[in-house]
Amino acid sequence: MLVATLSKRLLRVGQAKRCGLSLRSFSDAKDKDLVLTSIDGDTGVATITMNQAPVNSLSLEMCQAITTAIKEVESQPEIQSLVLASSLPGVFCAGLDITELHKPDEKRLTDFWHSFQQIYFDLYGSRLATIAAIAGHAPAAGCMLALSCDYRIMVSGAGSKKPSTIGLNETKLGIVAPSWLGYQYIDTIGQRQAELGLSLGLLHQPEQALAIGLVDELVPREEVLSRAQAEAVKWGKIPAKARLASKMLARKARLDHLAATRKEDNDFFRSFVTNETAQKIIDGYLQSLSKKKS
Ligand SMILES: CCCC/C=C\CC(=O)SCCNC(=O)CCNC(=O)[C@H](O)C(C)(C)COP(=O)(O)OP(=O)(O)OC[C@H]1O[C@@H](n2cnc3c(N)ncnc32)[C@H](O)[C@@H]1OP(=O)(O)O
Repeated sequence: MLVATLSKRLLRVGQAKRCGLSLRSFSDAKDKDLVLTSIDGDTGVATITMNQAPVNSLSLEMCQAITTAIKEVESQPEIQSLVLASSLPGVFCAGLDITELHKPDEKRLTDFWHSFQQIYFDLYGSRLATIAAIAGHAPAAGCMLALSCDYRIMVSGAGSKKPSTIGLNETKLGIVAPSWLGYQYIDTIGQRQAELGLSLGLLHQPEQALAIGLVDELVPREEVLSRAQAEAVKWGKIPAKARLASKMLARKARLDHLAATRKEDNDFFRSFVTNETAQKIIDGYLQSLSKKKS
């Protein structure tokens, strides 16, 4: 039986049967290294752990793996809550894989954006209670993953020389967040903070992210995952239908809008990214990232 590595520790066959949970692979062979899924046999909380070194950037395959993992967890009716976490120390998710945007193949670029939109549908619209365990940087599309969850727990910056940051920094790179991501930001932190954050491409340190409501709680690094899992237990006990209906009060119109304009959104993204000016910016940004290392 193929089970993601973390599941072996957390859920043995006997436990799974007692809990009425089916123990099986949550990731097909192609995906299993990018995303690990586990279920706590005692609490029924699922944890999806992004596992794409070095920075969990969202490539086409990574987006697909995340969607596959969410759908497979959702297909288990006994599971009510999900934690989204990272296996990488210091990085939750570095956003879109910028190499996907650089000199792209048209077909792959279309599929890539489609798969990124799909995460929005699957995570933002999930029937599950979703908790983000943000133990590291979460810029741009990394922030979108966190925004798509119901509750965000971030590593505290106190005492850290290089605290983690979170936010939508697209404008700093010379690109623009899609409207549906912009509205996620506005809906979460309010119009004024979102305007400031989007216009200036701000990346917030944890204490500031907490102050503007971008995250809900800060805890020491070693507690992020366990605290998120405890929170997931709490959310999982709320009557599921009422909880989902409440979530949809806030989110359904946004989800429906993207569903109705999905193709136009994809067309716009492709024409924006393949534009010569955008390509120069993306090329320069990629170089700056690798220069930073050398
Ligand atoms: C067009 C509309 C789209 C709008 C929607 C979303 C836009 C996006 O998501 S764009 C992506 C925005 N992301 C960022 O700006 C983050 C960039 N990365 C970083 O700032 C740092 O890497 C980070 C703070 C996340 C982690 O820092 P370090 O731990 O110090 O790692 P390194 O910087 O040394 O990076 C290691 C390695 O990873 C490569 N890398 C980093 N980020 C990305 C990325 N987003 N895509 C692809 N590759 C990335 C980096 O170049 C290094 O590679 P090597 O030099 O080959 O080791």
